Amino acid sequence: MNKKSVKDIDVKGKVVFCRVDFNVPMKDGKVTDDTRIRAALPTIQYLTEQGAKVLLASHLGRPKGQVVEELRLDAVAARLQELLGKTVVKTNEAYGDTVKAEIEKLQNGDVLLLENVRFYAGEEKNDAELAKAFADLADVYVNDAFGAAHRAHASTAGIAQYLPAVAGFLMEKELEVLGKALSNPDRPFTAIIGGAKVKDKIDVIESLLEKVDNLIIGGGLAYTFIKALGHGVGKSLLEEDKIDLAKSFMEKAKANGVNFYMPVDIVVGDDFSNDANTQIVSIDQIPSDWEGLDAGPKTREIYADVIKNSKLVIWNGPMGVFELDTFANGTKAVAQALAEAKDTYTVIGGGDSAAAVEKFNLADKMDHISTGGGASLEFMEGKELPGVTALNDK
Ligand SMILES: Nc1ncnc2c1ncn2[C@@H]1O[C@H](COP(=O)(O)OP(=O)(O)O)[C@@H](O)[C@H]1O
Ligand SMILES: O=C(OP(=O)(O)O)[C@H](O)COP(=O)(O)O
Repeated sequence: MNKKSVKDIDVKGKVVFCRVDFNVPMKDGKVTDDTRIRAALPTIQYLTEQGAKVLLASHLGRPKGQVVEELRLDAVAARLQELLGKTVVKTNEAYGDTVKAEIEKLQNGDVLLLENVRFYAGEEKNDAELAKAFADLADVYVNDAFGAAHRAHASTAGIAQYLPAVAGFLMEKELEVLGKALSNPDRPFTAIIGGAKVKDKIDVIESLLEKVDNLIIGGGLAYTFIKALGHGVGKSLLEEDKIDLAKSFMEKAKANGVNFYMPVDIVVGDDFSNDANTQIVSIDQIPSDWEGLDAGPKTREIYADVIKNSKLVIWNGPMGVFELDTFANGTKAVAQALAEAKDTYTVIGGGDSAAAVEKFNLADKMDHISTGGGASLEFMEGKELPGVTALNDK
């Protein structure tokens, strides 16, 4: 990597503003998967051992510039404190005089977690005033938030203009592993794209169609493609204005000689809950008042077979609503196939895909679990990551 890292600077006694991605899954006010917190520990521990005063900053969810009580970072601070085995001070703001007063009290090696940076409208606008206000708290900026590196926000990019700016260990490792896998991919190379962030992911498919041998579409994304084939999708997730694009992707796959896979059958539910009534239907038989929530058994078999015969697989986005056991089988089948594929290098991207692999106790069977979904996809697209570009060159 041509960017400076924490190892290249002296942080002893300095206040370090360290951007992390603690955008973790939560339920009933508790962190349900702490993968992203654990992934940031090497950098945090290194900084504390070096005698820095560590300010951690993160977003949680998409509060759109307003305070949303459920998106405060207190539960994250509590989990981090358990993992670090030391006190984590938590402030209710992310900059300003109250925060400065708390920083004054820190000793070398102490850790403080700032409030959700997306409570401020300036964060996502990469507002210079907010970036300066963050920079005003610290002497050095460390970006370890690979998962948010594709966002040009005040705490991921803007702040780097005002402070010495370096990468953390997680950022470095992610860029190294993903870069290596993609520079000269082993073939057959398969990409599996699912999840719910249709708008974010659909464009990535276009560039993957230039690189991969097999493309598998699943999860909430699939319904825009099912619609593009002319079928009804009932109450399933649908991005109306991407239907034509989905159609063009299927044509492009054919033209490029890419094997294109999408569900042939799905599990539909009459309710978004574990107690829903379910049916397995082919994709042209989705009842109008039901919702597609998982991949069906035939689809699972086809996907597992493609995985088995691949040398490199990147997987981003669950195949269904895996958080509900009733709709977890499609995601589980893909995770199991990846775990069993011994000669296949498996790269998992995305907070929810990583959480799914954890839930099925298969995390240690994967070669690399990226903490970034959108970020790893944009990296694989060859796009510049603003959170990386903003850092100081070596
Ligand atoms: N058919 C579906 N309908 C609605 N939501 C879905 C469907 N399939 C998957 N999801 C949801 O997608 C979410 C993950 O999407 P996304 O954020 O895009 O993935 P990742 O975090 O892995 O990048 C999960 O919460 C899952 O429940
Ligand atoms: O969870 C994240 O993205 P991901 O689900 O694509 O991995 C990152 O924290 C970025 O969040 P955002 O997509 O709200 O900017």
